[in-house]
Parts: sequence; C-alpha cells; structure tokens
Amino acid sequence: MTEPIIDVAGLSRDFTVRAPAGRLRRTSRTVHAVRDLTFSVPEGAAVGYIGANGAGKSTTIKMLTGILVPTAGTARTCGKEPHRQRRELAREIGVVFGQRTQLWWDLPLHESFRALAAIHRLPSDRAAQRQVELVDRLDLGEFLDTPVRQLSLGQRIRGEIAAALLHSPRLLVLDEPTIGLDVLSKERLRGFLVDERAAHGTSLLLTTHDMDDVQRLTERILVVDHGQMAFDGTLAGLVDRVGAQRVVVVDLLGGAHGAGAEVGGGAGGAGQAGARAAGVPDLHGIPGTELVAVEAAGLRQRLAFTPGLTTAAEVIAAVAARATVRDVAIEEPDIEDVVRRLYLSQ
Ligand SMILES: Nc1ncnc2c1ncn2[C@@H]1O[C@H](COP(=O)(O)OP(=O)(O)OP(=O)(O)O)[C@@H](O)[C@H]1O
Repeated sequence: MTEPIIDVAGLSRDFTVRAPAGRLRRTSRTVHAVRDLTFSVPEGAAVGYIGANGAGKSTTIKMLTGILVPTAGTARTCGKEPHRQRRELAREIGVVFGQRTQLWWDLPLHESFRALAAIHRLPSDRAAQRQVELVDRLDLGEFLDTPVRQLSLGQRIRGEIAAALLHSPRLLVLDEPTIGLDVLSKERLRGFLVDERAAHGTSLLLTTHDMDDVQRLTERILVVDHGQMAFDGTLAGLVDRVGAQRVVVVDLLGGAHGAGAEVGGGAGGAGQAGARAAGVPDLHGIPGTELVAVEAAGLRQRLAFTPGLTTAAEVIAAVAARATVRDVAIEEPDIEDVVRRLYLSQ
C-alpha cells in the first residue's frame, strides 16, 4: 500500500501565554491548541478540515507544513517529517494561506512566478509550460505585468494558487481560499480546483467556513473542536449525525396535478408561507417534512426534512405525485450550524 499523504498520530501543540498580573508579576497559562490528533489521508484524497474559530485548524496546518514543531506526537506529510525536512517538503506541497502572500508585493506577477520557479529549481521549459497552463486556466494573462499590490483580492488569490501549483505539488493545502471572494469568483476558483485535481491527482487539504467549498471540493471532512477530533467522515454522515435539516426547494408549474391536492390561497400556516394562487398545490403533510415557506404565489415552496427520517428522493417523489415539478434544488444546512450542533452533542 502506498504511504498516506498525511499521517499524524497523537499530534499535540501547546502554547504558553504570559500575561501581566499586577505591576510586577506575570502569570503564565498553557493553551492546548491541538490535542492528541490521529488521522491519515491517502494520496489523491480531498479533505475538508473544519471547526469553529480557535479550534486548532491553523495550528494543525502549521505543524503539517513544518512551520510549527509539535509539542507531542508525530506528523508525516508526503512521507516527510515536516519541521525536520521542511525544504524537501516544500518541493512536494503547495500552500495558500488566504490572509498571507507568497508573492512579492512590489513585483509583477510573472516575476514572482520566475522567482518561485528558480527557488524550486524547475527546468525552464517545464516551468514555462506549467505557467502557461496555469495562467490560461486561472485567467491571469491580463495581470502578468501588474505588481501584486495592485491586484484585486480575487486576482491575487488566483495568482497565489498558480504560485502554489507551479511546481506541480502532490499535496495542495489551502487555508480559507475563498474567503472574501464574490460568489462568481468563488465558483470559478472551485471549478479550477476540481479540474486541477482531476487532471493531476493532486491531494487536497482545505480549511474553510464555507459549506459550498466543502461540498464541491472535498469527499471527507474532519471536524476539530478545542484541538481534538470531533468527527471524521462524509458531510452527509455529519449532517445525519447532528440531525440538521436539509431543504428541498421545488419550483412548480401552476395548476393542480393530483386529486384533492389543490387548496385555496394560503391555507395551512407554513411559518413564512405567502399567499397561494388558486390552483397551486398544497405541499403540507408530506411525511418527514415541514413546509417552511411558500413563495412566488405558491410556485416555489420549501420543504425542510431531516436526513434519516426521509430522503431528498422520497420528498421529490411525493411532491411530484401532487404537482408538476419544473425545477428542484437542495439547500444544505449552514456549516457553522452543523458544527455548533456537533459540539453541543459531544
Ligand atoms: N502563537 C500562539 N500563541 C498563543 N496561542 C496561540 C498561538 N497560535 C494559536 N494560539 C491559540 O491556539 C488556539 C487554536 O488556534 P488556531 O489559530 O489553530 O485556530 P483556528 O481553528 O485556525 O481558528 P480560526 O478559524 O480563527 O483561524 C486558539 O486558542 C489560539 O488562541
């Protein structure tokens, strides 16, 4: 079996925090930022690392990339001991911390790429070929001559990702890559990352507070709480475990479909239900669901359901028996909410 791309056992990191206590004295206390973490990630996998603010995500990533030394336990990244083999590891991983830059602020983007290619000792033809590919796929052509300080946030993040991938690392570590981006830029970046992984089999470790990032980019999530592992599994498994509700949003064609399904305007009292036009089906009482909103004169309705009690497919089938369905979307619960529920259930 090939070695995992990340392998940690009993990984812990404490910080000593000193604070003044009176005029002359200082007290110190220990913060257990990461406590006894054990997990491994196979090569080629995409893992979301999530948790509340201060849960220990950045500290873990810093240990995995060799920036911080563990207080106890072991970490191996790409088969290397990160803090001892930091240089060798740098050739195999690409790291983007959303808030920090690895680009040279005053240099045009292409100069940063050139400097990074030199640092990684990439053969010039390979570097040029890879740069062309990344510039094309990340739409950076227009900005290559622009000093990094003049780039917009979205342009800079794309530049950071290109810089992190220039040497074709086996593992890409992204800390909040889509934070602060608009919806369209987020979606384009996610599309790029999906394609990049499909083309090169790059492993991915991602921290994020964004549910769409988790859904689009990862197949497994690790949730950390006060430095300890609180969950390791799929997003669907996590949502099941905490009983968070998903919402089926159905767009309907006007006119009743099944006998007895039709009601007059607004009957039934869904919390935010608006007026329902005559002839629009009533979706109350579908087993395992709660009708939470009726919009657009009844042509858009939202049904919350708890995974485990029913499934999206069953809900859609039940709606289709009562109405002609034009379109369906499923809204996932908010990630902060899921994590909060998990913490409360511990
Ligand atoms: N250098 C440091 N000195 C002292 N305490 C630290 C240091 N770095 C982190 N901590 C503490 O360790 C804990 C974990 O912090 P960490 O930055 O790893 O959390 P996080 O999950 O990345 O949070 P966020 O989502 O806010 O980035 C926090 O209580 C934090 O205050």
